[in-house]
Amino acid sequence: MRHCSSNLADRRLIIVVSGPGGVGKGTIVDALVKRDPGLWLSRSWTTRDQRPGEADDAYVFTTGERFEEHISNDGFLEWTEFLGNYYGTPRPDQLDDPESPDIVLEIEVDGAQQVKQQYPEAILIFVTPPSRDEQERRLRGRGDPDDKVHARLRKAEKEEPVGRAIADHIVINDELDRTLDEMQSIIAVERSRRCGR
Ligand SMILES: Nc1ncnc2c1ncn2[C@@H]1O[C@H](COP(=O)(O)OP(=O)(O)OP(=O)(O)O)[C@@H](O)[C@H]1O
Repeated sequence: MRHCSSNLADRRLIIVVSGPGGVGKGTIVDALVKRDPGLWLSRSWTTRDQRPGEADDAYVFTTGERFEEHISNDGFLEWTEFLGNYYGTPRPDQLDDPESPDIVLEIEVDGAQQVKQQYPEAILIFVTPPSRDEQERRLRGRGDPDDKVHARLRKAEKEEPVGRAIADHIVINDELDRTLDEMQSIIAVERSRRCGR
């Protein structure tokens, strides 16, 4: 459910892409911003080390000190600590500038809930796999170790009902090109009924 208030007129859309691990969120958002110059992908911050071969722009890689300073300045929409490292979504700049591209955030279900609390007008797209077996194949296909595959599948069972309940749109990521077409149609509809227009 979306809410609009009069002072939100002309705001940029905040599009939150959420879903279980390995469903294809990262793949989808990277392809979406390439297809549509009117979208801007907000990079999450992390204090974990960059993995060998990982793209420089996969995250904003930063230090614990800088991350904590940003927390004190209320610079994150949501952040979490996991296995000794911080991960966070920076608060978007220039939210009221209609000339700037719409914002795409890729976040876990917990974080998506927090964003929705702060920005009820955010559009939450929950992405699900065609089946748990296919999710497992994707996790293994990208090289996740056995224990991580099982942990992500267990987490997915818990997240799925929450993600579906808070979602404005639910998209099954079966065939990537079809998924991207569906996401673009959703964004087109949301743009046409943007708050205040
Ligand atoms: N529609 C699809 N069909 C087949 N494979 C896909 C599809 N979408 C993504 N994949 C593959 O699934 C794997 C997981 O994708 P990706 O890393 O984008 O998932 P994610 O949801 O961002 O995961 P995480 O939350 O753990 O970062 C990748 O190897 C990717 O190439």
